[in-house]
Amino acid sequence: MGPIAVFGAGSWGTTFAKVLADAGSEVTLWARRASVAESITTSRTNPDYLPGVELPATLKSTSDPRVALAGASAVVLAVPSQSLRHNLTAWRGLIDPSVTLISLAKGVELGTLARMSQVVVEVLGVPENQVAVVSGPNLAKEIAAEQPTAAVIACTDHDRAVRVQQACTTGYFRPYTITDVVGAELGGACKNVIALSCGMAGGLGFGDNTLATLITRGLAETARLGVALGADPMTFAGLAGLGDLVATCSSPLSRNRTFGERLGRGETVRQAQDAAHGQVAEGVKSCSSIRDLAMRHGVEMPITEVVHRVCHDGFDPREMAADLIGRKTKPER
Ligand SMILES: NC(=O)c1ccc[n+]([C@@H]2O[C@H](COP(=O)([O-])OP(=O)(O)OC[C@H]3O[C@@H](n4cnc5c(N)ncnc54)[C@H](O)[C@@H]3O)[C@@H](O)[C@H]2O)c1
Ligand SMILES: O=P(O)(O)OC[C@H](O)CO
Repeated sequence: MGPIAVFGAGSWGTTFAKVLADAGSEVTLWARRASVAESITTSRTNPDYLPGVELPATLKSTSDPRVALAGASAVVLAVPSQSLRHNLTAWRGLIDPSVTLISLAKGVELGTLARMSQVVVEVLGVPENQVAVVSGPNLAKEIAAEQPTAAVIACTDHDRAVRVQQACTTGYFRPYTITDVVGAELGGACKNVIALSCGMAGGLGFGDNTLATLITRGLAETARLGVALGADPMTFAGLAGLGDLVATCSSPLSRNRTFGERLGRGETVRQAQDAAHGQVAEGVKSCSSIRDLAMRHGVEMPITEVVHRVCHDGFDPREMAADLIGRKTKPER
């Protein structure tokens, strides 16, 4: 794979750019703010998002999309889900129609209920086999510290997935390939919502049984939605399903879990948002689009429903347990 442009210099965009550069790829990282690009170029740091992490000397950075895209054979999209369409529309005329598009975002678009790869296909007019998705238990700060982890590269074109895999394999980052893009994207989007519920449970003082119950039943409702949308159920037992769910629901590094914890401790959505300092907790918006997607397909997602009500309808997290536990009893499957 030739030069790679990474769009979005937040926690994950910067970290994934480092992974690609460490794997030997030629990488240019586009930052929205010129000061961030300047800092990466001159001091090899991104103090706003990855304080204390030294970035590779080979990593270039710019705030000019044309410079980032010059000669690029692949474009990595690392902006928040709800702004992807807007950003892509602005960059559309600049992106070579033959490049590989690599989506890092974990969300479902509000209103259209589109997955991120569907937004890419729609806005850029490229075939779906040109879009790859990276997902898995990938907390940016741990990977930036070169702690070992695995991920999946999902693309309906297996050979393209292998090329992306080769471009990002390092001594600390081990990507596997799969062809189930639907499953990879839904696993990544839904686990943010389940992590909010786990955070709320933690904030309310509940322990590990509650955590494990939410993780397991969260996986069940995610898989139910996935199967309804054509995903391979086995994807949810893999890195983009269980792997990401466990990491996000358990880690204090997760923005979604932390956000939920604040709500569980009694903070308002506004207070939790202010405390996030502009860092995106995707589940706060995706809980609504995923709930709508589930309703459209007649799929029951009770945890997602409750998270939506807490985040958007003023429902008190203290009522969450009674609401979920008090539902009509039924078989596990
Ligand atoms: N941080 C992680 O550990 C991690 C891991 C895997 C996947 N992800 C996913 O990657 C995506 C990006 O997450 P992140 O952690 O880098 O987020 P972040 O909040 O750290 O950074 C977001 C980046 O996008 C930019 N941005 C924000 N709004 C924008 C807009 N309207 N237009 C253009 N740029 C905008 C910000 O300036 C910033 O550079 C999310 O979908 C997230 O779920 C994150
Ligand atoms: O910090 P979060 O909650 O956005 O989660 C980060 C990653 O998606 C974990 O894989």
